[in-house]
Amino acid sequence: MKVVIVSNPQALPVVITVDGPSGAGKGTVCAILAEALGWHLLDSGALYRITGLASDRRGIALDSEELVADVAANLDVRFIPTGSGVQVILEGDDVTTTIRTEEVGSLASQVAALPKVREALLQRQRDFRQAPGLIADGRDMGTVVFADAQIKVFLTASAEERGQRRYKQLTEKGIDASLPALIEDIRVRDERDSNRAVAPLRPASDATVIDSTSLSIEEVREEILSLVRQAGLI
Ligand SMILES: Nc1ncnc2c1ncn2[C@@H]1O[C@H](COP(=O)(O)OP(=O)(O)O)[C@@H](O)[C@H]1O
Ligand SMILES: Nc1ccn([C@@H]2O[C@H](COP(=O)(O)OP(=O)(O)O)[C@@H](O)[C@H]2O)c(=O)n1
Repeated sequence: MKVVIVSNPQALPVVITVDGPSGAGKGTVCAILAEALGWHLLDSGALYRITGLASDRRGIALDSEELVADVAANLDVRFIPTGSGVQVILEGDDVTTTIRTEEVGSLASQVAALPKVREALLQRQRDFRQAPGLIADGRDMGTVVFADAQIKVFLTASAEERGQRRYKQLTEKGIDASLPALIEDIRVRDERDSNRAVAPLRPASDATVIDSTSLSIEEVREEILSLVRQAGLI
């Protein structure tokens, strides 16, 4: 008898992907959804931020693809859940606040353009797909990393609104920021992310696009939860 093994993506735990540009609200809504559903959360941007920071601290030029990919493949990082979020420890040093600066966002975007760096981080991201489900936040979650995801969202907002949100977020955390410089940094980063050769920032063909410019965080959460209900996943 001939046995045919058919791969069945449905057998894998469910994934909701949320991709989009900086400041669209991905991290915020993903954390709320993960909490509400009791699912796992992948902040893929943190991996690129940590890789950028670790490479920079070692004095590695950010276009040295092999060296940066080696850093990405061997990251000595720990994510420690706390009452108010996740603490990030890189090589014994608490970098929770440092990795959220726009400066590190720019380092992240530079190393993220290198194909071997993306390859080095691929399996690490896929390993987050555990029962009962995963909410994945990033740029290529629905197009590359979890191309078979059951629900894909592309969350966006106007550049002006995203700059304002980021400014408020950073200053509230006590991180120095200038609004015009921030808007320019975000513009440069979005352009680099959208135009790179590998895994560029773009909606998956089967993604639902949500423009959050004039939506509250609660309204965005409800729109995504209604997609989850329509798909019969909850
Ligand atoms: N719909 C929204 N309306 C107003 N502020 C928002 C909204 N969504 C997110 N924010 C705020 O904008 C800032 C950036 O959101 P964040 O989730 O970090 O974006 P991203 O992960 O897409 O870069 C945060 O301070 C967050 O509280
Ligand atoms: N899946 C991902 C996630 C982030 N990134 C890169 O990492 C940078 C930082 O991502 P992030 O999600 O932490 O950034 P914000 O949206 O929070 O500003 C992005 O500008 C991208 O260049 C990526 O290339 N692919």
